[in-house]
Amino acid sequence: MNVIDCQKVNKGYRRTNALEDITFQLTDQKITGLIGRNGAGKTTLLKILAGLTKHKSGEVNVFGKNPYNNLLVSANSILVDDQMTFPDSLTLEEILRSAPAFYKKWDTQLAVRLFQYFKLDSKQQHSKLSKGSRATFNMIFGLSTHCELTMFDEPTNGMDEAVRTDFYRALLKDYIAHPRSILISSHHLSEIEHLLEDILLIHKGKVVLHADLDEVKEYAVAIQGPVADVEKWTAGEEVLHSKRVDEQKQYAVFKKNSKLERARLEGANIQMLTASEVCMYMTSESKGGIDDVFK
Ligand SMILES: Nc1ncnc2c1ncn2[C@@H]1O[C@H](COP(=O)(O)OP(=O)(O)OP(=O)(O)O)[C@@H](O)[C@H]1O
Repeated sequence: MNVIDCQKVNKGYRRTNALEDITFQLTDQKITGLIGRNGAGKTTLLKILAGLTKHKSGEVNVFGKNPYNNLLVSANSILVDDQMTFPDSLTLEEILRSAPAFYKKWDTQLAVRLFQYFKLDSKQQHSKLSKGSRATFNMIFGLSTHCELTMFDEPTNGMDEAVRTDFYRALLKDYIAHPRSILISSHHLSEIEHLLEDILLIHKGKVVLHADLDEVKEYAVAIQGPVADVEKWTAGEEVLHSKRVDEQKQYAVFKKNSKLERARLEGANIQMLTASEVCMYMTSESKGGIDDVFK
């Protein structure tokens, strides 16, 4: 069953087209990375899926329903982000105690264990937490809901490295014990690659790639060799990135194709890329890099 089904979804703000003809489906029980550069439209998309923002046109279905102001969707999904707020009249302990009333699959044991592990102060108010502690609490809350659709928007923003590592491990362990659909946007794809089954790459409000992790890694390769040879091997190909290594050598990233074997036989130095690198090059605005600014 499709947990999410988006067909030609558009969303604009006064001066920006945040999402343009977004079409994709997510089937159940997968961890999907929502990847994109700053301003790509990740937060806008997550807010639409969570029913917090209305899309302008196209069709959005979550559990077969338009999520906007839909009770079924809000009871079965959660968006964890840095905009989460809780009543100031409640302490963290009281927030966790009141959660089962809203989330039928709430896991009290998990919430308490994570809360104790991260040594949060049970008498503290949510609005008074430091940025990192707030992100940690939000993550504990989001994981413990065990919602069928759990979405995280840059969940590790503000967390220190040790907490980030613990968060990824907790997410994976809890997902294995309680499989569900998890959509996670992150600026640190290299950090979360090991968690992901699927990648949804968006750029300037459009879907550029939706594939499983191995397909993403296989999508492009890097090649290095004498300038003339690299130009020959990549002639007529979709070059995603290219840079001069030194006087004689050129480095190029291009979409994998049948010419690769010939290049290999001719002595090209072929390098596999990580999914994070493929996504970075596919959404790069310039073919070169930051070094070009300093030429
Ligand atoms: N409330 C708003 N009013 C006007 N424009 C907005 C609003 N929210 C987002 N935008 C614009 O929509 C586009 C997409 O923004 P969005 O926050 O969805 O991107 P993002 O991929 O989450 O970015 P980042 O990784 O930097 O958080 C941007 O151009 C942004 O300026």
